[in-house]
Amino acid sequence: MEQEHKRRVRYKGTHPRSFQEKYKELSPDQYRADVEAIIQRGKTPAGMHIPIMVNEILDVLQIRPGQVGYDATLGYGGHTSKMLEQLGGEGHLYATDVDPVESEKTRARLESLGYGPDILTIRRMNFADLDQVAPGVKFDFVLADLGVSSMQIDNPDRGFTFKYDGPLDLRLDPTAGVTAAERLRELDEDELAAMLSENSDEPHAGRIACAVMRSFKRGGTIETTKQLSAVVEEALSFLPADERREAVKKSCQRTFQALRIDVNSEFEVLYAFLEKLPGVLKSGGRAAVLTFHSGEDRLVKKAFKQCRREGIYSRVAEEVVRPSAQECFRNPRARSTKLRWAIRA
Ligand SMILES: C[S@@+](CC[C@H](N)C(=O)[O-])C[C@H]1O[C@@H](n2cnc3c(N)ncnc32)[C@H](O)[C@@H]1O
Repeated sequence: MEQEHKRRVRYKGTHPRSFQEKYKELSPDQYRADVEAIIQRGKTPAGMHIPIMVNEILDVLQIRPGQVGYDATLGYGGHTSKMLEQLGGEGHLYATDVDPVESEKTRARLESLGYGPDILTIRRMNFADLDQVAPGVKFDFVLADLGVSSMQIDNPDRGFTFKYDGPLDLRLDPTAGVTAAERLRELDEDELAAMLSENSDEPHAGRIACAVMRSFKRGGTIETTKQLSAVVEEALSFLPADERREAVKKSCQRTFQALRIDVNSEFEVLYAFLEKLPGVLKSGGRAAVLTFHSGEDRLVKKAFKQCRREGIYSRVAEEVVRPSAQECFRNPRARSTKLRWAIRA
């Protein structure tokens, strides 16, 4: 029987358009030089995450061989592998992530680098349960690099970005909880407006909430990232044309962020993490937290300062530490990062 001729998937050479077409970036081990060239151009290759403020974090944590640590947010394992290097083969590192898809890939990658269960324990857990990660063990150092990884943001199937069309999901763990699309259908107008303003300080929260409800009343659906960004655009149609484009982009960023915070209960889990943190640190143990928006930073700052006043921490960051201009140039995703640290009394 004659074989049906299948055309090859069209691939735009140096400018692949969709995430799936970026097969070189998605196989960095095979295409090392191409991936390096993308990083040099200040971009994050698809399927990868560039760790932020590595040197500043290592300065704070002062990791020594033989110590026991905890990386609350494994992600691509960039910080994890740097911390493992500091351990020099002695001691142990625990790491958690809620994302089943990416953490399995990271486990395999780190194992291929020689970091097996003898030195690294990876658990699929929420960092809100940090007291259950290694019961009975107290840590010399703890790192939390909050938020989402580049792999999660860039994959349109996860629905974290309005730049590409995809399902409006936004769950860090796509096997649990409700999607952002379901959440939008559950909320009434006032609740949605309050959520946008509390989670992201969205200045047009009321108008966006009103436009979402209007769209539902007209029988419209908001199931995809592009459908939601179209509604945000409609809500801001009152703005003068020359201001609109930038304003829509910013409001979309804040709206997606607010929804992500909501569906993943990000403030609640961060609060639980900060409350339990002193209880899992050894005396003299060090903690570092990277945040990416003012809501997160406010919580960390308040918790660290209060524990300092109560004598639970002997020292905390008086001022927030920011990435260098050089790092922000090399990796624009570092721009909004703030680092805070604390040392257990
Ligand atoms: C910014 S990335 C971490 C990147 C990582 N430091 C690296 O160098 O590759 C944040 C990661 O934390 C995970 N995460 C976010 N909230 C979490 C939570 N409450 N518990 C566990 N993991 C969480 C996300 O799934 C994501 O993989």
